[in-house]
Amino acid sequence: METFGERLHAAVAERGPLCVGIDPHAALLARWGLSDDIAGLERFARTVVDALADRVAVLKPQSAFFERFGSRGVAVLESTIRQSREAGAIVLLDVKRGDIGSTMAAYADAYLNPASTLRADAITVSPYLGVGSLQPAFDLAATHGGGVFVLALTSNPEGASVQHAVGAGGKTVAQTVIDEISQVNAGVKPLGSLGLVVGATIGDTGHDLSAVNGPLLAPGLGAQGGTPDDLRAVFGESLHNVLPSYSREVLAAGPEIGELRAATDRVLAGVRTALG
Ligand SMILES: O=c1ccn([C@@H]2O[C@H](COP(=O)(O)O)[C@@H](O)[C@H]2O)c(=O)[nH]1
Repeated sequence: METFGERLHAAVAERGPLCVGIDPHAALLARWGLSDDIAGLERFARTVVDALADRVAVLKPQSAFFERFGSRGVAVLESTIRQSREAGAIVLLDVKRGDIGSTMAAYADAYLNPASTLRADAITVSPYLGVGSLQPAFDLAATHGGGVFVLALTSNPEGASVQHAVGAGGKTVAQTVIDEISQVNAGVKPLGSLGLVVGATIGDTGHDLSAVNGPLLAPGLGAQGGTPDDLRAVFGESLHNVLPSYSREVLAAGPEIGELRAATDRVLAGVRTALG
């Protein structure tokens, strides 16, 4: 069985270093001329899948925008994940789960067990109950070739008040998360299956990402103000492992499939230049 790190490495080599988010904001539904209901949600998600799933390395549905519509929204999320994977995209479900270990095991089953209708290739998780509480997700991901992306330095301005706090050992909370994930990925080739989320908006914070040996998801580009030129300051020598992520910047180009593809080509060209 291929690991998630191997699959992601191959997908990026073939399709380029880009993740596009599927974030059906109410404002985007309106901009696309769609109703803010289950029919609008379904049309929006299906259009993005038809436009991009056969060409973008990673698609990242944002669970919140589907959950907003209750069980029928979750059903649309299920079909979005399935259709995206069938068309060849790696699906990273942005669901930011985190709980005590025994409950985390149930979340892991929901999103990383092949028996689940919500099964994705990878999920985002929050480490603020301790990185160790996420072990059930790490274990299930490893068993089934899945990946897990742990929030480390998020793109929102509020994140630093918690993530830059210095603990008893003199390290920041974020550096502790970074170091624990680095240990798991150590020595894995071509890339470990545990990733980190590090926002493109945060600037040079002095955190050391050099030992992560896993994918570094970089949201915050486009709508939140981050640009490809910001990536070097944030990631330094770890640029080669960065997976830039855009949602609204690309989605605002819809609903025409050709326009969505053109916007994707444009942002991909920009990040390729920045990543070198
Ligand atoms: O630190 C983080 C972690 C996750 N996100 C998510 O990424 C997208 C960003 O959307 P844009 O439209 O490109 O701003 C969204 O789903 C966030 O929840 C993040 O922005 N920052």
